[in-house]
Amino acid sequence: MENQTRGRGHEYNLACRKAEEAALRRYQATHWLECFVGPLGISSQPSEREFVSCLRSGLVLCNLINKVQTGSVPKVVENHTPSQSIMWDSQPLPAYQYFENIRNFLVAVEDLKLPAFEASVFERDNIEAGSSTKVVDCILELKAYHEWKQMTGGVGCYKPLRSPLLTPSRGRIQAQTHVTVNSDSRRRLEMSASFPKQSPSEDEIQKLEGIIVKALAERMVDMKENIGNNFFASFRNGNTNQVEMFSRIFSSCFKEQLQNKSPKLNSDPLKEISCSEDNSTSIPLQDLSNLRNRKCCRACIKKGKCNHWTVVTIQEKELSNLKVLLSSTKKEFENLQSQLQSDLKQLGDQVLDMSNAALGYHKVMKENRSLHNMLQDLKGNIRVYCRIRPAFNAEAKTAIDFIGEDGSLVVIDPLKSWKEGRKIFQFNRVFGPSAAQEDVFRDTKPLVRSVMDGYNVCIFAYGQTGSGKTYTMSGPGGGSTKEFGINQLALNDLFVLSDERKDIMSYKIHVQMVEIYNEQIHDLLADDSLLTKYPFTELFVSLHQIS
Ligand SMILES: Nc1ncnc2c1ncn2[C@@H]1O[C@H](COP(=O)(O)OP(=O)(O)OP(=O)(O)O)[C@@H](O)[C@H]1O
Repeated sequence: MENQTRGRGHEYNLACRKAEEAALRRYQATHWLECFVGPLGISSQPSEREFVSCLRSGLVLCNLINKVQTGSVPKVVENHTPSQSIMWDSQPLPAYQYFENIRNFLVAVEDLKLPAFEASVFERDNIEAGSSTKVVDCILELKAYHEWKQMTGGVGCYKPLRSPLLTPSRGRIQAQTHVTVNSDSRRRLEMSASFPKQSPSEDEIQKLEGIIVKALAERMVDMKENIGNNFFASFRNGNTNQVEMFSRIFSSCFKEQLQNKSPKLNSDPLKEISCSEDNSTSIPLQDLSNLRNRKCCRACIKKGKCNHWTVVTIQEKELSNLKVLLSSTKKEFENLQSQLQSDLKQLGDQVLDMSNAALGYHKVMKENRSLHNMLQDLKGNIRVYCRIRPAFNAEAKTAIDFIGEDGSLVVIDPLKSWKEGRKIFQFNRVFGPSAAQEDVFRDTKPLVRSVMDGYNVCIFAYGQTGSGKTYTMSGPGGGSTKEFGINQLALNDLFVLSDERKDIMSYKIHVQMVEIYNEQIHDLLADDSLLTKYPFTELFVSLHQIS
């Protein structure tokens, strides 16, 4: 008996607290509505009935949401009944009116992703204790949304104040099961403010707890789509302990909340990888870095359920090994670089030495050449050589008496006396009948070489017909290389010299061969016979003009 009394007292206190809280929220909503939309025509502390009735037409709500979010309800059905809220009991509105406005309002609320309520709240028969709670919640939620919008300018994502546990899912508004509280309890709730506080009995407390838990559980069962069929059936049959069921529902709700927060948790490929030993070393570094950032993996590591930490440790070890390898390679590279630099420096020094040596060599060569040309000058710029052709058979007696080494030549006229017929000539050198072509060229060779140092040299043969000028200069026609004349030998020598000096000098050698006969000059190397006669250029020009 005593227990029963204590239980009732507890139930009573709980109901009082709830009723007080609900009233306070309702006053808040009323106050904000009057400030924001305009006078509602009700008291500042309205009863539930009064509050619901003034919103029944949906006009206030539609105006409210249009003010919060412009254009949310484009077409508001106007109420032509005066003082509708006050006349609520006496003159019920046509159903279509509140239905249209309320429905549009609820759709707009849904669009804003704010917690909504049941349209049936505004039906006359449903005005009972707790009916306005969700309407009040919705209005206060709109208030919070409006404040958030003003603060942020609507940028970002608004999070509703109400717990998701109490938020009905979209599309389930019409199908929501109503909370059924028996009339006895309801009466107590309504009268809570005026009753003096008594200590309720144990039974009363237990009974009230049972009612509240059952009501909450029913509400949650209706809200949760993911609760197993067996569990649901057993609840309906009354086989399940209510408290146990309550805790199970709560844990289920929390699970769903977690899943909502990280929807990819179940389908995360990392989760599959993490729990497999075989894949322990196959996770790429990039994934591991991502893995560190994932809450699920951190939790996993803490629990020691997966081998992520081992993988991370292995990878870190490998990374440190790679770092060591990199630093040693770097050092090696630096050593090679410095070695290469020293080699290059050495090579540069060698090149410098060589270029200095080459410069010295050229200097010496230049000196040699100048000395050579000086010697040629000293020998004389004009030199006269005499070559004696071998006597033919027809020539019985030779006229040569003596050939001196110093270039003297004694000639005898056999028809005169020895004294009168004797004549002495002086040359630079005299070549006897036995002198070869090479012997004759040996003396002229140094002069020809002076050409390569920029000196002008002229060698010409002079003598009577048949004395051997052509033989000496050009050699016998069709002769061997041994019988080459001075022209060929000189040209050969020039080419050899040009080749020797190709690194320091580039020579261009041109040859022209002309014949002067009967005071006429002929080009012996010209292809065109018309161009052989001197003056070559004039003839060429005239020919060119004719053509
Ligand atoms: N040193 C020599 N040894 C052998 N034969 C020679 C020598 N000099 C000239 N002869 C010969 O004497 C002949 C006449 O020589 P070559 O034609 O050279 O004389 P030339 O002075 O050029 O005559 P020309 O002024 O008429 O042209 C040629 O048959 C030539 O082979």
